[in-house]
Amino acid sequence: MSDLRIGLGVDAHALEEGVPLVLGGVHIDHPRGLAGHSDGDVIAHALADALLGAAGLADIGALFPSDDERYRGADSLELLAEAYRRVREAGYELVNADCVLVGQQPKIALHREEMRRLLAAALGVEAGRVNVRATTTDRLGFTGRGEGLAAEAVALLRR
Ligand SMILES: Nc1ccn([C@@H]2O[C@H](COP(=O)(O)O)[C@@H](O)[C@H]2O)c(=O)n1
Ligand SMILES: C[C@@]1(CO)OP(=O)(O)OP(=O)(O)OC[C@H]1O
Repeated sequence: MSDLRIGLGVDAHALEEGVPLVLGGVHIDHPRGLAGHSDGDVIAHALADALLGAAGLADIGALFPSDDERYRGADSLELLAEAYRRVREAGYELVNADCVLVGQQPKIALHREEMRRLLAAALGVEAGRVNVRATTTDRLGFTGRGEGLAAEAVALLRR
C-alpha cells in the first residue's frame, strides 16, 4: 500500500487600500489588496502550509519568518515552490490539493483556472492536481464585512 499523508493549511490577511491584490498568483484589479510581509497571497500560503503539514514539516512562518527582510514583498509563488522543494526533499510528492478562498469580494470565478495553472506551475505539477474554489460567508464575520480574506487548503501526498 502506498504511504499517503494529508495536510491542512489556513491563512488570513487584512484587506487594505493602496496594496495590490494577489490571489493564487494572479494580480487582480481590485480597490484593496492583502496586507502582509510578503505579497499576502492567502491561497498560496494556505497551499504551502497544507503541503508542509502533510509532510510533517514546520509551517511557512517558521520557514520564511515575517521579520526576515529577504521575504519583504516576496512573490508567494516562490515561497510555495521552495516549500514544495522541501516536501520533495522529505520524500513526498503531491497527489492533489484543493484550495478554498473565503471572501465576499472579489469574486474569483473568472480567475480560478489561471490560479490553478500558476499554482501548479510553481509546484512543477500538472494543473489538474491543484483545484481552487471560493465561498462567501453570506456577509458573516471578518471576511463577510470585507475586512480581510481567508483561505484553506488540503493536500494529499504520497511517498
Ligand atoms: N470570493 C468568491 C466567493 C464566491 N465565489 C463564487 O460564488 C459562488 C457562490 O458563493 P456562496 O458563498 O454564495 O456559495 C461560489 O460557489 C463561488 O463559485 C467566487 O467566485 N468568489
Ligand atoms: C509569508 C510570510 C513571510 O513573508 O509573511 P506574510 O506575508 O505576513 O504571511 P503569513 O501568512 O503571515 O506567513 C508568514 C510568513 O511566512
